[in-house]
Amino acid sequence: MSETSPTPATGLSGDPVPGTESTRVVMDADRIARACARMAHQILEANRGAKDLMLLGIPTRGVHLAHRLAAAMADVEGVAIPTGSLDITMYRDDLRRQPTRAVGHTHLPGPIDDAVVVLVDDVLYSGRTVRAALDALGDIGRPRVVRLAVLVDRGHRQLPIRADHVGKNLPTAASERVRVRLEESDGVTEVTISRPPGSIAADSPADPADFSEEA
Ligand SMILES: O=P(O)(O)OC[C@H]1O[C@H](OP(=O)(O)OP(=O)(O)O)[C@H](O)[C@@H]1O
Ligand SMILES: O=c1cc[nH]c(=O)[nH]1
Repeated sequence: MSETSPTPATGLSGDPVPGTESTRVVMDADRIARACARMAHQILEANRGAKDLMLLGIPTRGVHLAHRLAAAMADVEGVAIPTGSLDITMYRDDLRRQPTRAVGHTHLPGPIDDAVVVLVDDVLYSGRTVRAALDALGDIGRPRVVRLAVLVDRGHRQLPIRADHVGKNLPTAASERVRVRLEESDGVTEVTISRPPGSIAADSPADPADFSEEA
């Protein structure tokens, strides 16, 4: 597919209808599969194999992505990589503002002490979810190393957090919204970017160094 497939609400002229959200697909299922395969190789290379690796996905879509990465890594290494989930709900820093969140599920496939834990999430934005994940992990044990793999890094960090493995660096405006949908939870696999009515496209990223192009 082309990099971007514009799918805005359009009038008869083909121009976006004023006052409507414009959405385009930035990754389709094939691109997402290729990004996962590439990240799986990178994780194995960085770790010099599968030894001590554990993948922990952040619910919801991070868990599905962790299983996709594990499957791709099993294809390469011929071994099952322990894969689980890490709920971060009670560690969020906006709990007081939004106290009514459903608590997710933590499943550890083994002891995390001395493991090389790879946290997996779908989108990296402010970094607050990952900060919460690190706090959650710290209450469980002491991994030897913690790394971060995300499908999309859209920039605009509010904390000093960087991903080790990125499927796609996607420059965005702060007003835009990136949505990852996966077959496992959404019935379709794609990444879209939506621009609210009246806003302009990608404004200046918070940290231009975040946007070295991956693929
Ligand atoms: O870097 P951050 O600013 O923390 O944003 C990234 C997080 O935002 C989304 O989760 P969200 O809390 O929107 O819930 P969801 O997983 O239900 O979509 C996404 O799944 C990431 O976990
Ligand atoms: O655009 C965004 C920002 C945070 N989390 C998302 O999933 N998308």
